[in-house]
Order: sequence, then structure tokens, then C-alpha cells
Amino acid sequence: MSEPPTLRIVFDRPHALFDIATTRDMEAAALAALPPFTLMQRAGGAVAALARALAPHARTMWVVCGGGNNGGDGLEAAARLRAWGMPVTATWLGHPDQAPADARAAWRRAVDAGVVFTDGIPAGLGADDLCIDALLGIGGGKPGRHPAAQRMQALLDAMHASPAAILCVDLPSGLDADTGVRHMRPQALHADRLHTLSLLTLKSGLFTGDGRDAAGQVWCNTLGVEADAARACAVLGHRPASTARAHASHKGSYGDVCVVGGEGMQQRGMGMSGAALLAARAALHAGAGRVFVGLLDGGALAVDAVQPELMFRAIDALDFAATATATVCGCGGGHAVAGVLPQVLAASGRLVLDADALNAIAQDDGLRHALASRGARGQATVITPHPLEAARLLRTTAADVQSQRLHAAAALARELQAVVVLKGSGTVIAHGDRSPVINPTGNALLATAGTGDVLAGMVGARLAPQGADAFDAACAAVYAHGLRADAWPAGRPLTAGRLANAASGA
Ligand SMILES: NC(=O)C1=CN([C@@H]2O[C@H](COP(=O)(O)OP(=O)(O)OC[C@H]3O[C@@H](n4cnc5c(N)ncnc54)[C@H](O)[C@@H]3O)[C@@H](O)[C@H]2O)[C@@H](O)CC1
Ligand SMILES: Nc1ncnc2c1ncn2[C@@H]1O[C@H](COP(=O)(O)OP(=O)(O)O)[C@@H](O)[C@H]1O
Ligand SMILES: [K+]
Repeated sequence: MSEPPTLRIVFDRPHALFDIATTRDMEAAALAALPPFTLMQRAGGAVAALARALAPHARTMWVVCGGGNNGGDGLEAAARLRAWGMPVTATWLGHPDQAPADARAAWRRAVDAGVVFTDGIPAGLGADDLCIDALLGIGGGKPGRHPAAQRMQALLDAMHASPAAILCVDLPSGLDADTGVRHMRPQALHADRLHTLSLLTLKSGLFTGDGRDAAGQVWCNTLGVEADAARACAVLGHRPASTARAHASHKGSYGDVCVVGGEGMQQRGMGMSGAALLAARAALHAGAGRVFVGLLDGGALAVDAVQPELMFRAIDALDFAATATATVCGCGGGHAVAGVLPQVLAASGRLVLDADALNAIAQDDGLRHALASRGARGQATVITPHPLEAARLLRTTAADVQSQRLHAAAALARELQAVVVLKGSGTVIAHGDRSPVINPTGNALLATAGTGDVLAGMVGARLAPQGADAFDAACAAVYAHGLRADAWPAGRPLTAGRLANAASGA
């Protein structure tokens, strides 16, 4: 067959993501079905072709290879690059007597092709040069257990300290392909000159947790092996369908959002109305037909002078059960929100729970039960925890949640019978039987207070229209929220207020 194509991963359509176990199964089946060494030749060929495209003017291509098959892919790439006349230098941590058969064959081909081997670090690596990280792939385990670990870390440090671009083979070495947890660290971030060519399958860990920082631009080559999408562990989020509005629509077509939150100064001396206003403004700018605000401030504030479209109501004057209505509850809710949650959980047809609503539920089994029983009544719920809020709900630690984001989101979704939006880099959206989605948009500009309130409002706006699907609404809102940050003009500080206003049409 002709060389399988390499695809630059962009987010115009969903991409299936696979875990290590399924990738191993697929690899074993393909190895059994194909002549020996075929897969590694395809892998090495794909790496070499991308390397040449990324660094056509390189004076040095340093291929850094571990002792397993990831290193084998690197050695095969080195052989190809050398045959094409590229200036290749290779470092190999393996040994011909101990290497897996395919890696040994690749080493032999590299030697025969005239690749220069070195144990040191090539001098004078420049910005036009390329390092190929083929130390560890899906066989990489936790550090410390391997005699080669220290040497690998030193080689990684050398690659990342150089001004050269880096192409990671299959995975950034040391990244857990399933979870996005990084076991080996580069000293600095180099997203603009970092690439990863995922082989056989696209792995979930490239897109969540540390994955995005570790991987840079992701590419994929399936090596000609067709994947069964039904075996995917997750799906990469993608641009939602256009939200063009029919001429003959009216504000009722887009539904109402009721925002409940914002504890007042008088309760505990902590005014948090701003959080509820941010959610309300975001819902308005994201297209809700009408937005009502029920503040928990004892009536202290009755209008948002900057956004007079928002309609303030006493909690008892809000109709949570009305059709085409979504309630967004919890933003800045403080302690006061616990008092209204029984009513909100019982009555709201569609509900977004954020922040203090989630903290209150984590502390109260009655509320937890009230939330979990909504699904059976056909009431849709989206919860939007950040990792610490998720940890409180799961009665564990934020570090534990971060070490298994997909798993944590799915476990919460199961227990609370809700759509879960586990926020952070590579936000995970999970619900029931749906394949979890990892959102690819967003960046650290969002790491500023209030952007989560804006997201809750944006989810509410998408959940409000009659017939809206809660999972799709959550995915679309998270994608749009992150896209706003990705398109943010350079030099303009991103604040949550500006983000809320920018939510229009997104
Ligand atoms: N066999 C084949 O034909 C193919 C192999 N492929 C490649 O093979 C890779 C998987 O190969 P392997 O299963 O050999 O695994 P790796 O090459 O990822 O890692 C295994 C090697 O690394 C060592 N090691 C593991 N953890 C370590 C640590 N923390 N510190 C230091 N050393 C450590 C192990 O002792 C072993 O020598 C994939 O990621 C992919 O790059 C794919 O390209 C598909 C084709
Ligand atoms: N580094 C990051 N990369 C991508 N998204 C981020 C990052 N930091 C924060 N975010 C996003 O910003 C929002 C922050 O929400 P949250 O933590 O609830 O903060 P707050 O409650 O102060 O608004 C979430 O949508 C989260 O996914
Ligand atoms: K690698």
C-alpha cells in the first residue's frame, strides 16, 4: 500500500480517542495480520516525513531513542532521513542483544544507512534544527523504576533546553497516554515549537491534564490500521453546528435562564453578587431569550445598571419549572445557596449547578440524593465542577481527580445522574452511555476569577430552548467558551466580564 497519510489534528470534526489497552489490542492484531516489521516501517516513515516537513532546513536532526519499540520507530525514522540525505545524528539507549526484534531491525537499518550515533548531546543545535523524542511511547511507566530513567530525563532536558523544534514520536516521553499525567518534566514550555505524531490511534492523554502542554500540535498517522470507533474511550470535542436563527423566531424560541446565586454582604460580609451577574450576562450574550436573576442578597440589588436587560426577581417569584427554562444555580452562592437548593433541585426542569451549589451538595446527603433522583424524573442536570469541587463531590483529593480526569468525570456522572463538565485544561464532559468528550479549546487566559461563572451562564443559554439536549448543550458551551479565549486579542487582558460580553453568537 502507499504510505498512510499523516493528519494534522484540528477540531472541525470529532476524532475518536483510544486508551493504551485498546491500542495494544489493535497493534497486536495488526502485527499478526501484516508481514513482520511492517508497522514499524510505516511508523518510522511517517515520523521521517513529518520531520522533513517541519524542519526542511535543519543542519542537525537529533533522534533520541529509548530501548523499546518507541525507540525503534525513531531508529527507522533516522534510517529514512539519512537515506534522504538529511543530517541525522542518533542516540540509542538500547542494545542489539536486548532490544525487541523490530527495534533491533530498525537499528540495523539505521547503521546500514550510515546514521551517525552519539552518546553526547550534539553541539550548536539551532532554531532550524529538530530533536526527535523517541525515548518512550505507550510502554513508558512511572519514573524511578528503570535504570535508564535518569539518563532519559537528562536527554529530555537537553532537547527542551535547545532552541530546536521537538517532534515527539507517538507520545511526549513520560506522558501517560490514558490520563495526561506527566511523569517526566521538561524544564520549560515550548508549545510553539512542539509537535507530537500519534501513531496507530489518537490517545486521550494528549488532550487533557498535562497533555496539551506536553504535546503541542498533535498529528496522527493510523499506520493503515482502521480503528473501531465503538472502542473509543473518549471523543475529541469539535466545532458545534452553526446556530443560525430563523427569521420567524422570537425571544421565546430561545428560552429563559434563571440565575440563582450571589450571596449578599449582609449575610457573612462577603458580597458575591458579581458571580451571579457574570453568569447572567454570559447567558444573555450567548443568546438566551430572557434572563432573570434571583440574588441571595436579601433584595439589596435590583438592577444591573451595566446590563439593564437582566430582570431581577425574588427567588419565590422565579418559575423554575416553566417550559423552555434553564436554571443556573450556585455562582457566588456562598452559604445561602443551601437554603434554596431543595426548591431548585425539585422544581427546575433543566438545571446547571456550579460552584457553591456543588459544595453544598457535597456536604449534604439529602441534597445529593435530590440531585441524583432528578434524572429519573426526566429533569436534565449539568454540573460544572473544577477539580477541587469534583474532589469534594467524590470525597477524594483534587490531585486524585487530576490523575484520572476521564474516570473521575464518568464516576461523578454515574453517581449523580448528571452531565458532568470537569473543568481545567482539556475539560471533560461525561454522561451515562455517551462517549466522554475532551474539549480541545481554551487556554490559561481563562485562569482568572469568574470565567467559570461565565461558562455556567453559557451552558444555561444553550440548555434553555425547548428540546435542547443537555450533553450537546454542555459540549457546545465549553467549546465556545474556550474558543473565545483562543481568539482573544493579544495584549488585551482577559477578564471574566469581557469574556461574558464576548459570548455573543458563540
Ligand atoms: N511494534 C511495532 O511494530 C510498533 C510499535 N510502535 C511503537 O512502539 C511503542 C511502544 O513500544 P514498547 O512497548 O516497546 O514501549 P516503549 O518503547 O514506549 O517503552 C518500553 C521501554 O522503555 C523502558 N521504560 C519504561 N518506562 C521507563 C521509564 N520510566 N524510564 C526509563 N525507561 C523506561 C522499558 O524498560 C522498555 O525498554 C509505541 O509507543 C510506538 O511508538 C508503534 O509505532 C506501532 C508499531
Ligand atoms: N489553563 C487553563 N486551560 C484551559 N482552560 C482553563 C484553564 N484555566 C482555567 N480554565 C477554564 O476557566 C474556567 C475556570 O472556572 P473555575 O475554576 O470555576 O473558576 P471561577 O469559579 O473563578 O470562575 C473553566 O472553564 C476552566 O476550564
Ligand atoms: K516519545
